Amino acid sequence: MPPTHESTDHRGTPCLRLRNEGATALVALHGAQLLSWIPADGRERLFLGERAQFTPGSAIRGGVPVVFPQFGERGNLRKHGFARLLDWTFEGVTDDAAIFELRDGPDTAQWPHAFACRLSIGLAAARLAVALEVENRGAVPFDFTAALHTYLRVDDIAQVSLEGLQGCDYEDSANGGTLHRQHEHAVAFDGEIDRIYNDVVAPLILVDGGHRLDIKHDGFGDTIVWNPGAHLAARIGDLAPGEHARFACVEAGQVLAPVLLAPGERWRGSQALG
Ligand SMILES: O=P(O)(O)OC[C@H]1O[C@@H](O)[C@H](O)[C@@H](O)[C@@H]1O
Repeated sequence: MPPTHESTDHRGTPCLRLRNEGATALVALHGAQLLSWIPADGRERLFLGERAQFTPGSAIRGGVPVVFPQFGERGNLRKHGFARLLDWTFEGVTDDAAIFELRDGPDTAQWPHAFACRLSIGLAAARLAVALEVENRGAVPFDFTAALHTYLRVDDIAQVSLEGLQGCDYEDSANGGTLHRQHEHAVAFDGEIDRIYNDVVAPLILVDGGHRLDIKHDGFGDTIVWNPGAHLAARIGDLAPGEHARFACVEAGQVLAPVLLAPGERWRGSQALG
């Protein structure tokens, strides 16, 4: 079923509220950024920082920022690219999702390519599906990296573990990009963790005390796992004291092998939570 939608705002930022099968989601046009996802059981699943900035040109701390066309500082653009800094257009709903679009224009001139990004957000009673599609609308090929930078709300990061990555190799961004293999059954969050896992095939399970969340990726080759830990969090201006303990970022990304798109070609990656 298509979600119903109504315009609203959150701290002055224009948003769309989506509803379907008793679940709701709140999406800011700024970045097409999901700010809230409440399944039919009534429990919020996304983290949104108390000090999150809702100002043009800034990134919003929390929800599901869209990272495009550059992940992190792997290029000349601003960290994590411009998609999370710009207003997207709401295009309407399909049979099962709300669609948002960002196209090249004066605000994306620092990346001189003709493109269209479409973000689709599908909502059911206990499931959220987010998909990013990128189209090359120009006459020359381009490459990009991208991610759905999902901030999952947790009760206490010290009690959280992430299962499904055993045997996967990862680049440890918190330790100079060194390469490692995940030997443990689950990832624990004790201090800063900033890893890019590749070739992840199994569905992941985030265990948060008594709660479990299944995470599935399709099209994205990498999974980024991030939490700043208490020490680094104290230097992040838009995180309130102690807030690092309220989220675990499990991001669907295409980072280690950039996507090369020929003119007219499209790429799609998705993340499903539930
Ligand atoms: O503070 P930002 O720009 O939103 O980035 C947050 C984090 O995003 C993660 O995806 C990166 O792996 C981290 O290195 C980074 O610190």
